Amino acid sequence: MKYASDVRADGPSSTAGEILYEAMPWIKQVTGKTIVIKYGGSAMENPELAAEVMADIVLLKIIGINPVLVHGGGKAINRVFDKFDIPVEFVDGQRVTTDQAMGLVRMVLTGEVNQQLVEAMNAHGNMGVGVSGTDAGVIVAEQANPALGRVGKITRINTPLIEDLVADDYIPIIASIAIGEDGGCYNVNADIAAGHIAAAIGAHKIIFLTDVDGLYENYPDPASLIAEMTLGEAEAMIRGDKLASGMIPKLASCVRALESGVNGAHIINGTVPHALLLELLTDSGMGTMVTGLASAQFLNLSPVGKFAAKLIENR
Ligand SMILES: Nc1ncnc2c1ncn2[C@@H]1O[C@H](COP(=O)(O)OP(=O)(O)O)[C@@H](O)[C@H]1O
Ligand SMILES: CC(=O)N[C@@H](CCC(=O)OP(=O)(O)O)C(=O)O
Repeated sequence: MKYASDVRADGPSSTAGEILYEAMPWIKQVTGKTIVIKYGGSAMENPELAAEVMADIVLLKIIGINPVLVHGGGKAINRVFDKFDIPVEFVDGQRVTTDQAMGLVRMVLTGEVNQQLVEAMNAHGNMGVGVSGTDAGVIVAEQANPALGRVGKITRINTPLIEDLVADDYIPIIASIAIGEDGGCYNVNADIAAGHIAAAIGAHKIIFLTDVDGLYENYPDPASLIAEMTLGEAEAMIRGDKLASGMIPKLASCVRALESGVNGAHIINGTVPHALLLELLTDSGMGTMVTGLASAQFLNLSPVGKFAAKLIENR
């Protein structure tokens, strides 16, 4: 026998109860929906934090959301390039990838980063399935530009493998390597891959986990962090000259997904503990939200109006 006064010294926590209660309308909104989560190499640097992110994704699955994870690993690739004295060079956010370097990119993304994420996720029930974008031709690409070497421009996404895994209650963990239209494989930017996959599988939302609090109009001026922007504003920003390397493919990918019918795109700080849960399941939205065609009309509403509009929109 144990006395309550010994084992529950602090008494019941009404705060915990309130937080769970607050989550209910958000859970209702997203349950049964597919959400593409792009996990960037920049937010993955701390293994404990990465393990927590994988646990949070399992929690989302348990409450009825269908997460599809697409990951990068740019920082891990940089480290291996440094080891082999291969220059790290990006053009508009895309890594110049020689034939020789392609083998290293594939090794790091599919052999190292992908399997680390699978192991961390599967500590919580073996739902994670590692997938290279080449498997079952999930990501198909052709050479983007000879000057970039083996960088792929995505031409097609084959959805059956991903859809089957989701239907069987697995969580696909997809590395951003593409099978070539001409054979071989290509290095594709993981942001761009995530946008294409979200569009092809008709995802409800796409969420980019990165290492900054969102998109800044004038990076890194903290006052210029953008909370919400429309598709049109995002397109104008891509055309302008203010965006630097890492954010160009991210914002372009938001635009692609939204134009294909994805409801919302979010760029959030994946180094904040439980960022995904906060974004999806609480009133405290995070980072930058780019709203799609359907949602743009709601941007001028009051917070209560927005909440109501979102509930109607997502019924
Ligand atoms: N306008 C901007 N707003 C936010 N971050 C920016 C901006 N311009 C450049 N960045 C840089 O983009 C980085 C994130 O992109 P990247 O390193 O490619 O991340 P990930 O690995 O998550 O894809 C940030 O660490 C920041 O230094
Ligand atoms: C063509 C291209 O640039 N491919 C990327 C693939 C990995 C990636 O996108 O990683 P992050 O998400 O961490 O940036 C690269 O080689 O870095």
